[in-house]
Amino acid sequence: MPYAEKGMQIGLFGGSFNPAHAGHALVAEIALRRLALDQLWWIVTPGNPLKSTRELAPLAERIRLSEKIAQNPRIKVTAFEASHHIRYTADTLALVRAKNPGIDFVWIMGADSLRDFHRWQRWRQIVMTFPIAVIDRPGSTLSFLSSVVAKTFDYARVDEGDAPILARMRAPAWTFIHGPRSLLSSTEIRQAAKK
Ligand SMILES: Nc1ncnc2c1ncn2[C@@H]1O[C@H](COP(=O)(O)OP(=O)(O)OP(=O)(O)O)[C@@H](O)[C@H]1O
Ligand SMILES: O=C(O)c1ccc[n+]([C@@H]2O[C@H](COP(=O)([O-])O)[C@@H](O)[C@H]2O)c1
Repeated sequence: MPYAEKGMQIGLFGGSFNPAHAGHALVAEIALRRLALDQLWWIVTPGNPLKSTRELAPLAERIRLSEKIAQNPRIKVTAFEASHHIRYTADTLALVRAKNPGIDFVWIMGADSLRDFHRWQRWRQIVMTFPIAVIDRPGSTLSFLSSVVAKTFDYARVDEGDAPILARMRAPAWTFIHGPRSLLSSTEIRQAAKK
């Protein structure tokens, strides 16, 4: 797990990154700026529990490409989930919280992730652990509103203008961040590579 100092605001950006692309880098840059983060931990998962591992590139390769794409020194590419033998986000957040007293974290994800978020293990616990920033993604700009999580935690939605202080808020708290969007997806990149 990367080193952090007390008082910092840190974003946690988990993903398969199979492969990493400029859309991920855009999300990371938007999060750093809009959430006033000191660091962003780019967490390469050993494997999304809801996705097939059939097309999953080896972890080392996904880390290598992530490091190439994530050029900002505030972005720390890490794969501590694998070394701690965990893959459920609820476990990741519990571990991060236990190891980092005095640091404020935000979970970051693209808007498409909201659609199936209620299928993640202990999803309510995730929402109750750290604030969440949802970054706009083409195709999910409005549809996210009908997601189970957005409806369940409608009362905890925070104005986008308060994004710089989201990390310091007590969970549950989440916001939707609009901004420049990227059409890129790892699926399309993998498909193009097969042709
Ligand atoms: N173009 C994008 N715009 C906004 N968010 C994105 C974009 N691409 C990925 N994300 C977000 O980044 C995180 C990691 O995504 P992931 O590694 O699964 O990439 P992906 O392109 O969605 O991959 P795949 O097509 O294999 O599902 C997720 O929270 C996802 O919502
Ligand atoms: O904990 C879960 O049940 C869970 C289910 C689906 C996705 N996740 C996490 O969500 C993040 C984004 O995954 P992905 O595959 O969409 O890039 C990554 O950190 C995954 O570990 C977590």
